[in-house]
Amino acid sequence: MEIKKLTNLHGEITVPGDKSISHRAVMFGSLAKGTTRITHFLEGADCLSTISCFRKMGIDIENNNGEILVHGKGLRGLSSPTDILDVGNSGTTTRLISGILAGQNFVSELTGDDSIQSRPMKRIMTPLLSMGADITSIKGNNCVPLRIAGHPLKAIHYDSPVASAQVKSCVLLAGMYSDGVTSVTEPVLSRNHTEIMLNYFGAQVTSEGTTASIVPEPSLHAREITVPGDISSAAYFIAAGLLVPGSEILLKNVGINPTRDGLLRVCKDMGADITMLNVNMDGEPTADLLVRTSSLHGTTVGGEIIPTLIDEIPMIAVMAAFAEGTTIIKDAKELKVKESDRILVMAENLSRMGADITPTDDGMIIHGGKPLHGAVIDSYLDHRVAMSFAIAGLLCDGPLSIKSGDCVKISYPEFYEDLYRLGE
Ligand SMILES: O=C(O)C1=C[C@@H](OP(=O)(O)O)[C@@H](O)[C@H](O)C1
Ligand SMILES: C=C(OP(=O)(O)O)C(=O)O
Repeated sequence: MEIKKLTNLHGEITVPGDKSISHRAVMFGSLAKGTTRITHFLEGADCLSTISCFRKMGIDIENNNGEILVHGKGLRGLSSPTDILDVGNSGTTTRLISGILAGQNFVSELTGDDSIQSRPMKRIMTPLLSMGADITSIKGNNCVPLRIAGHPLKAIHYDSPVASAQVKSCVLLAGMYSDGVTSVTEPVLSRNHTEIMLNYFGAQVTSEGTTASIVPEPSLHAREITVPGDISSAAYFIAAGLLVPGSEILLKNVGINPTRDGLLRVCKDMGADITMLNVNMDGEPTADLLVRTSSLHGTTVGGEIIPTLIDEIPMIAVMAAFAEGTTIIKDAKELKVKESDRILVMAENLSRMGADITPTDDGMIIHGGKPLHGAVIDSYLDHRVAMSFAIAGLLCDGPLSIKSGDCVKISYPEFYEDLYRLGE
């Protein structure tokens, strides 16, 4: 994929629906009684994997030109899968569905692509096993493929060693099928979409600090869900608007849940000109974001903010390479276990462009402001890497091309079209 040069980005953009919220809407809609209508659903490959898994368990899910109708059958309404469940490239599908499958009365198997088959699943197997679940990694390496024989579950309190919404959600979902109140405490609060949406469907989830608890056997009822724009997808346009000279972009209806808005806080620290308009704090908070070209400087990103911007760190690394001064990213070890090792992959590719970047055990150090040149970038089939370097490619001297640039389909199928529409 060759990246075209653009200047003076102008116009409005509505980014696709939030990936985390889209997955959850399909899952919880399937477990609710009645028809859940989802608008602005993300039709990225990951969320389509979630739809395909629930269809295989007997849930009728219609897609009418992007409006999704999930004909849910209630908490105990799933049927034994007609086939192996294919989670594709999606960590969210794998870890959340495992919590649901652990409490069913049938056996299921999960498989997925090469990337998902190397991502750690022990983090969900450990709490599920302590709830009495019967879950095995078929190859014995604590990765997918997984075999889950549904089982009555015991309620637990789980002290999670990682701040991960996928782990938290897995345990809470299994908790719905357990014999008492199940709770999870995480070291730092991760995104809370599961807690918000399960309550919206009628469950009793309470949150106190970094602990979330759920009462078992909820009756979930079908709802209408409008998915906000994904701030993780908006990140590329925010960065482009800030970095490409002469730009002014209005991003409409972006999700700004405080457990996801760390990027906006980091941009502000770097000197960004971003104005929030039409802020709506009902349910999942949203706002329009007006982004204007700004001269950025380095900053330090670490501690409690990390889970609120974990997927935006590849983009932050590119922004830091174009900003004046030093940026330190730390406490972000989780980057090593995403679709690629995002610490090494960002360091390798930014170095190819001439950036001064040093990978560390839990992040990276970037001395920004050097002129960057074009290069051949390896996305390693990681959608966030591809999109981050597409923005770098607008700004560097000379041509930049991205190997397997079409992996953006995982979370943003129309990414290149939307980007080129804004530029001259
Ligand atoms: O719960 C979710 O929807 C997600 C949680 C995060 O993963 P972890 O929970 O592994 O941090 C994030 O990286 C992923 O893109 C989506
Ligand atoms: C890490 C990501 O997703 P998942 O874990 O669902 O594969 C991501 O989208 O950046």
